Amino acid sequence: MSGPAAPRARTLIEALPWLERFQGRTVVVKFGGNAMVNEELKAAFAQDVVSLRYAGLRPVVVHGGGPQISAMLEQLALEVRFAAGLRVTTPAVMDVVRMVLAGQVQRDIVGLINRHGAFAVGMTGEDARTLSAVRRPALVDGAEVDIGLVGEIVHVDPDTVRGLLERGRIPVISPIARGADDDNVYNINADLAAAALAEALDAEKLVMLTDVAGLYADWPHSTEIIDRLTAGELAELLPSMAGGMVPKMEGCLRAVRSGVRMAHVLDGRVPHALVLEVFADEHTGTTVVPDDPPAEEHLFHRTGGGST
Ligand SMILES: Nc1ncnc2c1ncn2[C@@H]1O[C@H](COP(=O)(O)OP(=O)(O)O)[C@@H](O)[C@H]1O
Ligand SMILES: CC(=O)N[C@@H](CCC(=O)OP(=O)(O)O)C(=O)O
Repeated sequence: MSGPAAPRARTLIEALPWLERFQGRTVVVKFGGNAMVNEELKAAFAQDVVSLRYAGLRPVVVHGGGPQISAMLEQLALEVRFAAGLRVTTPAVMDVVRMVLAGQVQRDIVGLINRHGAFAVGMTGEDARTLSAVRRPALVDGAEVDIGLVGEIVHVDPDTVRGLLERGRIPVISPIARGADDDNVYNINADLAAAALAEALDAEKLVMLTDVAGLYADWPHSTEIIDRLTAGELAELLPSMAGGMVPKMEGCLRAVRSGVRMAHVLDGRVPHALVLEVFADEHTGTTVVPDDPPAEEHLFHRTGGGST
């Protein structure tokens, strides 16, 4: 190919195998609070999600908002405390979590997506009992520590989300659950909520957008990224991980072990990281695959494009 339009044509043609492969498939995208660093990035993310929808995929957005919750707690002079990467959630903190996630962060994302058409519908895991959870203590140095209203998802009812997808909508889901056996409302880590939804929706892909370039092999000493690993390799590494990467990689592992074909951790600070991941030959960040990926997956491994 030559001439001034050649690079653009090549980009479009390169996307063809991916467009074919992903038609009608569900992709769960976790948009981390740390990746929402400015308005331009948030707007680019919304454009990407709408592009996936127009290309025939079924995107589902699960959003975080940890830094936004912490900022509001500080404004209200309430304590910001984490144990093993999970927020210590008193009833007063839970009110703020619900207010910030469902009333602020989710509304922002819905608004940005709907600039492009009547697509986004916001909901929390409480709606139609989509997510049900039980109280989850944190494990600190091998001991269980009570961290209040933090939940572990024990049941996902994907019916409402499926209904929205069938009508061409883009669900935008806040990581809040109803108690499975009480009337509490639980705070759920957004990575784990995204993984549970990906599993229940039988998603093709789980994509986590965060504020680092992927999983660093020797964090925080080096910035060398692990570009690809199998579920078994990840399970071996998990006990040595720390901080926000723990729920993220736990979520990726859970997803690929329960039928999701690939999970990715990408740098959400790169504009349009999402479309670049789904439609391009070049993958960035970290990709987790099942131990025994289906045969056709090899066609799309890094060399990509389905033509190799
Ligand atoms: N091995 C690792 N590789 C990359 N980041 C790591 C690693 N271990 C811990 N982290 C931390 O995890 C953070 C990402 O998780 P988190 O702050 O929860 O983001 P998000 O809001 O996107 O969920 C990184 O900014 C980094 O500080
Ligand atoms: C239990 C727990 O820790 N919940 C998280 C929910 C938001 C979240 O996970 O947001 P990020 O993805 O931006 O970190 C919290 O309260 O911060």
